[in-house]
Amino acid sequence: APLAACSGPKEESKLSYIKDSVGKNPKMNFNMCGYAAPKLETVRVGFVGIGDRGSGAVKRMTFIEGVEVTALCDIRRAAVDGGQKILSEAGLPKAKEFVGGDLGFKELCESGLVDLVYIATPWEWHVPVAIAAMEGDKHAAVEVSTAKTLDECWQMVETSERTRKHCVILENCCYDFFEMLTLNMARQGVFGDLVHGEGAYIHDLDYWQFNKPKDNQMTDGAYTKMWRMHENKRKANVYPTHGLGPICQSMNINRGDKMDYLTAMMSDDFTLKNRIAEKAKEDPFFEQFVGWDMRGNMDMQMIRTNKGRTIMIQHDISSPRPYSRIHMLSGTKCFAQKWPLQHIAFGHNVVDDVQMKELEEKYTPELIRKVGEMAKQVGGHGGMDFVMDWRLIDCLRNGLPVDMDVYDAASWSCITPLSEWSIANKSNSIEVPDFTRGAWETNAPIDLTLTGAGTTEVRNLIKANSKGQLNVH
Ligand SMILES: NC(=O)c1ccc[n+]([C@@H]2O[C@H](COP(=O)([O-])OP(=O)(O)OC[C@H]3O[C@@H](n4cnc5c(N)ncnc54)[C@H](O)[C@@H]3O)[C@@H](O)[C@H]2O)c1
Repeated sequence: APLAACSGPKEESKLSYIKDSVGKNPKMNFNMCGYAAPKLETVRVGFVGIGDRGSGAVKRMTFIEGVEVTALCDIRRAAVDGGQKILSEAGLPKAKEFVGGDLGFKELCESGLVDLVYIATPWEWHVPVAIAAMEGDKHAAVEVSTAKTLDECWQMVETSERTRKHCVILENCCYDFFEMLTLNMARQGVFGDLVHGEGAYIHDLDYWQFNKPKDNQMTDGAYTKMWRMHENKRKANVYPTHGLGPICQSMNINRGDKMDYLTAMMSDDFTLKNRIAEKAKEDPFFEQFVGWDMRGNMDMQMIRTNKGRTIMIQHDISSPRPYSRIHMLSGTKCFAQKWPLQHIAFGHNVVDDVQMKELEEKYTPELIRKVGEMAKQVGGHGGMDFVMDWRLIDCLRNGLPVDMDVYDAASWSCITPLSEWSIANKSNSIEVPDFTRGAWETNAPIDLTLTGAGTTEVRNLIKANSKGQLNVH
């Protein structure tokens, strides 16, 4: 009787196919962690998906030396036209166009025109395009969250190892300024042993989710074909990587430690169904979503690592509250947290502004010293998007291992199916697959805080004005 009164799922072992596939690890073909692909003097980039996010990426790439945007692909003509406009405004040549149905990307991936396929489609197309890119002998860089299922995670890993092509997860939040500072502090031992980390994606997306898409515009702040509303049906953390990525990097996950198992929980939906009903009264377009069984507002995961650390992740895109990715790191010597109020503390002592400046002077990584100011000028979430793109291109041009490899893409993304299973099974725990198949114990930590200064310049589109400040022209 007490159990019957619970409002959560009543059947155990729902979605058993997820649990069943956790232990099925294909044999490792080649370890892509730390793998340096042959240098590319010029990186020819092809974009697939040029909506809101993809168009920003095209623009950012026009500022980076050694990049040629050679191909643009989207299912919508307006998106490709918009991409061409960005190139012509930057004084760059037109790219070859691939405008067709959903599978138009195949031709791009088979062409000899590009070295890197940059993927910013809705989630369902991420892995199909990434696989086609690697099979076509090209590196893939994939927006977040990269994969939707465990099968997709393993497909990425298997294909990257076999083809020796990078499959990079474009987790821009790893390159934000405070995240980079704390990563370097973690590398230099300032935190002592890291014990616990917290991350989140808490972002009220009401404006974007209920914005009706207009197919004839490159981007209008709406999700093409309302794709994100469709993803809202899934009772899982569908967007785990913004919070998780920076914590994993600080904890050397896949490079010295590994996520061992997780448990997840989700609230009911208290807002989405009501908002849909409200919108449907204003506009019949929204009637198609009335009565849908939506994901709950808040979901969270608790993850334990093999080295005994803990991580907590939260995800809420439908509650009226301020933005937060938390980004909290708690160690035996130091504590840092970015949201709601950014601070660093040693024991009970929260550092003051002067001490904070000293920490920044000492621990700001070379990468940020080199491109941080320019990144702020170019923009993209305050600059972090540009730091990420610049670093990716610099690694490819100099034959350096990438910071966020296929094992990161798989292990950060797999939180979606794992949380889905745990939520459906009263928060029972589930193992996190070892995508590195044991190599995590010996893989070296990424060295981006050391060698991140790189050699790639930012195009002369950015010039210093008379006051020495940088201007974007
Ligand atoms: N890292 C970040 O901060 C961040 C921010 C926003 C979005 N994103 C991610 O970027 C991706 C795109 O999101 P968005 O907001 O730009 O959505 P969007 O709807 O604005 O853009 C998606 C684009 O992909 C195109 N598309 C759809 N199917 C395609 C296919 N089969 N082949 C080629 N093109 C196709 C659409 O026509 C559209 O132009 C998502 O993965 C999202 O999670 C990341």
